[in-house]
Amino acid sequence: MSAPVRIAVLGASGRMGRAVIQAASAAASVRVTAAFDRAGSDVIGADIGPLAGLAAMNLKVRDELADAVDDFDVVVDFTRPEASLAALQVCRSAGKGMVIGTTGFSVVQLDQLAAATHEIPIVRAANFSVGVNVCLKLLEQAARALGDDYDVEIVEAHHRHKVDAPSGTALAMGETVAEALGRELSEVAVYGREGHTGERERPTIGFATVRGGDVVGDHSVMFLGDGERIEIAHRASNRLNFANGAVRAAAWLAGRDAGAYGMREVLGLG
Ligand SMILES: NC(=O)C1=CN([C@@H]2O[C@H](COP(=O)(O)OP(=O)(O)OC[C@H]3O[C@@H](n4cnc5c(N)ncnc54)[C@H](OP(=O)(O)O)[C@@H]3O)[C@@H](O)[C@H]2O)C=CC1
Ligand SMILES: O=C(O)C1=N[C@H](C(=O)O)C[C@H](O)C1
Repeated sequence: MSAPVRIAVLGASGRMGRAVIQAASAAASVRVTAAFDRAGSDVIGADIGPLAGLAAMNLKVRDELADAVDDFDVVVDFTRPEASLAALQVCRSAGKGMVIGTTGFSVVQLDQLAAATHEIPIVRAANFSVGVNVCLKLLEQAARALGDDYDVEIVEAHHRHKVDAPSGTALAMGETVAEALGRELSEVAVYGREGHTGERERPTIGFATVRGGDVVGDHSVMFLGDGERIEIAHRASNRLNFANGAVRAAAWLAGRDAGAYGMREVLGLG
């Protein structure tokens, strides 16, 4: 068996950072060899084991990725876009791969990520759960089969701490459906409705966002026709399913050529 892939966890004290540490410590394919958080954070210097609810691991949270490039093979990033892009520069210079789960990137920021995939391998996914990625395949098939006669509406719900909307997953679902229907999401997306909206325009894809409590992540795509409604939904009940997917992606990514990859490639979904 090959040596475990050494991963650096960004945002180690965050909800996902802690889940990634838990998932990695249960996996033989990877080992957490470096962990980082925001400079000035209370957790700098803390052992990552207790931080993630585990026994001591004798590995301390640091604040400067650039000082640690010899200590890891792949970065696993669940933070905020500005932190992801700062890490991207370090990974480009050091020739390290990245697994990026952060959402909420602007179009300009997405272009920067895309440019970097000519130099380093990056797996980026708005959602690393196997279930959501299977839903994306189902959505593609459903949209192709149902065609233009059904109205598409996407509803997502998340915990009260989430800062971006609609969720990255909802946008990925919208993009998948739009592409299958030959539409450009940026031209047909409607983000919320209020007031006298007029009748629904046929090609639009509507998004609705719910925020509150501790909802881990619910997504539902509705195809609304005359006399029937098809709904493809996913409900996450813990974050380990995202973290396990990210760990799987990190193990898959090590040693790959530069390029833009997604969970479709990692899971072999074609
Ligand atoms: N792709 C997927 O499968 C999933 C993606 N996500 C996405 O992952 C991201 C993180 O989510 P979650 O873990 O819930 O968020 P949290 O707020 O719990 O964690 C974010 C972590 O990143 C750190 N951080 C934030 N900004 C910076 C910065 N500028 N520099 C360095 N560190 C920073 C935070 O530190 P501090 O607390 O000090 O701010 C914190 O440790 C979100 O974009 C979310 O949408 C979430 C779940 C699954
Ligand atoms: O912020 C979260 O929590 C989540 N974010 C991702 C998204 O924006 O789609 C994935 C998951 O739904 C949880």
